[in-house]
Amino acid sequence: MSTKEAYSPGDQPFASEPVSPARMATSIRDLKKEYVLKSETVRALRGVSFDVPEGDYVAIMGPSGSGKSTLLNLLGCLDKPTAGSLMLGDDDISVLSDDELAEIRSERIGFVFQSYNLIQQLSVVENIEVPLYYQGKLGSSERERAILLAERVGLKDRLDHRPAQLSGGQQQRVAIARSLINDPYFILADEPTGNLDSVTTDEILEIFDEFNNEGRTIIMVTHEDDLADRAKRIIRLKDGMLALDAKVSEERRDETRQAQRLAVEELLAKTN
Ligand SMILES: Nc1ncnc2c1ncn2[C@@H]1O[C@H](COP(=O)(O)OP(=O)(O)OP(=O)(O)O)[C@@H](O)[C@H]1O
Repeated sequence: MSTKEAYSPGDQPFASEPVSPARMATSIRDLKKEYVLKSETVRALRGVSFDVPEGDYVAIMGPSGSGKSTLLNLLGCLDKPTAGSLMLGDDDISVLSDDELAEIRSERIGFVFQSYNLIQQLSVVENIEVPLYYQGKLGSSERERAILLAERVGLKDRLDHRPAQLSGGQQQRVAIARSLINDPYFILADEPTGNLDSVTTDEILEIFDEFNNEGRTIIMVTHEDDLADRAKRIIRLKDGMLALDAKVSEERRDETRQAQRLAVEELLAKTN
C-alpha cells in the first residue's frame, strides 16, 4: 500500500455530513519570487500554490536551490513576493508595507532555527519573552505564560539558566517555547534538529507532536526523510515549482515514530 497519498484539503471522512470549512493558517496562490541580478533574473519560485489548514504539520523538502529558503522567507514575512498572493490568516502579506510586515513577523510567526538564535545574556524565561519586548507587552501575566511554556517543554528547573549553561536540545526547547509566546499563525521551523543528535532529535519531534496534537500548525523545512515522515504532509519543491503535495499516512507516521524510538532506546542501552 502506498504510504503517501495525494493530498486534497477537501477530503472529508463522511461526505454526507456537513463539515465547516477548515480555517487556513496560510493560503498561497501562484506565488512567484524573482531575484534580479546584474546579468540575469533568477526565478526562485515560479508559481507555487497550496493551503495549510490550521492544525496541519507540513514538511517542506526539495533539493538544494529548489526554493525552500525563498518560500520560508516569504512565509516568515522576511521578504515580499514578486507576484501571487500569500495570505496569513486574513492578512494578504503581498500588499503590506515593510513596517506592517515587520509587525506581523514579530507578532504572529513563531520561528525555530537550526542554530536556536537565543540571546546569550538573557535567562531561559527572558529569552522566551523576547518576542513580547518588541510589542511592549511585558507584565506578570506574560511572565506566567513564559514560565508555563518553559514547563511545557521540560525546562521547569532551568528558568534562570543562560543559554551557555544548556545543552543544544535544551536550547532548542527554549526556542520552541519562544516561538509560541505570541500565539502564532504557525511555527516555522528551519532544519530544527540539524545540530542535534538522534536522541535529542526524537525529544524535539515529540514536543512538536504534542503541540501539533493540541492544534498548533507546524511548517518545517527539512532534508531528512525520517523527519518528514513524522509530519502529516510533505510538500516537495523542484526548480521553484511544486513537485509533490502528499499526505503521510497515520500508519507511516506511527512506523517512523516507533522505529526512531527503538533506535534511540538501542543507542541509550549501548551508551549506559
Ligand atoms: N538573495 C538572492 N539573490 C539571488 N539569487 C538568490 C537569492 N536567494 C536565493 N537565490 C537563488 O534562488 C534559487 C533558490 O534558492 P533557495 O535558497 O531558495 O533554495 P533552497 O532550496 O533553500 O536551497 P538549499 O537547500 O541549498 O538551502 C537558487 O537558484 C538561488 O541561487
